[in-house]
Amino acid sequence: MVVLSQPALDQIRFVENQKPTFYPVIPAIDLSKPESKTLLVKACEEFGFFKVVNHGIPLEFVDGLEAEAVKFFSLPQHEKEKAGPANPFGSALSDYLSAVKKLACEVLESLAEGLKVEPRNVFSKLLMDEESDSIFRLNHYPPCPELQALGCNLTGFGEHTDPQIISILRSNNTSGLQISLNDGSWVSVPPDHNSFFVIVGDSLQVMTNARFKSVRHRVLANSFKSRVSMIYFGAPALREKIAPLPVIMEKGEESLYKEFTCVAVQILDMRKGLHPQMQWVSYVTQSGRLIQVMMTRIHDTGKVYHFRARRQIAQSLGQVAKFNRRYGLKTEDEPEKK
Ligand SMILES: O=C(O)CCC(=O)C(=O)O
Ligand SMILES: [Fe+2]
Repeated sequence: MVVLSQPALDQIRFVENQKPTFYPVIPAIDLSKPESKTLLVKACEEFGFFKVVNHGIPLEFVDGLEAEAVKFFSLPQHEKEKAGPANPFGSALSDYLSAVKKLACEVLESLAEGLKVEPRNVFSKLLMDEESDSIFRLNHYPPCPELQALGCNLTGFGEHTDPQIISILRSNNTSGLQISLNDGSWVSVPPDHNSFFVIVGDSLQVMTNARFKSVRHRVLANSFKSRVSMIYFGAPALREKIAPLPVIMEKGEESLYKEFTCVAVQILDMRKGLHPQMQWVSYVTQSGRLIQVMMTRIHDTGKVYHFRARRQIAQSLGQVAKFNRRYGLKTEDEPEKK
């Protein structure tokens, strides 16, 4: 299986200045309610995105790590570099990580029940695998007021889907996250201190034979405030073969995807989107190693229109084509790349 290099739509850095649309009904699912299983399935089918309340994660865990992260990002660059591969966040990180992993597994188990597939750990066992390639990432988007005068919003993190199974996202009280609806429009997701946002990843879309949608999302750095987000990406082991699950497919339903293994797709993901100022993207591997990637500055604003044109083509092809490109499948109607 060939994993193709970045499609052009992942390199967009500017987007037209648009009034932010706040989507009124991002599904908010109360995990303590018995009907949550059905609602989770519905949200994964309709949006691939929702937030969970009554998730059982103590807010001290969240606030503790967020405070550490904000402190870390405010250090001068040479100080950050000194942090090296060790985990600079100590128990704040390990407490948070075990809590969000548990939450991800609970959501996945409820989804399996909602789909009426057995065993109920059919998805969550992939995250529980000792060799699971799950990662944790801290994103920092410094404010950049001077560039807003140009009449463009700046992309903090270019549009993409998450390649893993499920992502559990938190951010400080700064807006910026947007999701794409089925009609291609972008809507802003207001931050919410009491909830966790859940994103369906590509692998879950594949395992459910596209019954669940992995949602396209991006972050606009259009704020005067700094944004810090913390995301746990629940992933299978790299050796794991991902394909539509026969137990999910109806009788006679055709598999839409070829089997693939998760060959370091998260490294491709790291390249999606640049911030005009230095942006630290950090993530912690399962073994607790902190990986830091310094993203570079925008150097060529002349590319803006070029990228816009490409985006329009890419959007008109929609997600099926994107999946085909990502997983090396052939798309019949894809126009020649300009
Ligand atoms: O920073 C955010 O809120 C989202 C970032 C994101 O989508 C990602 O890291 O995959
Ligand atoms: Fe993402």
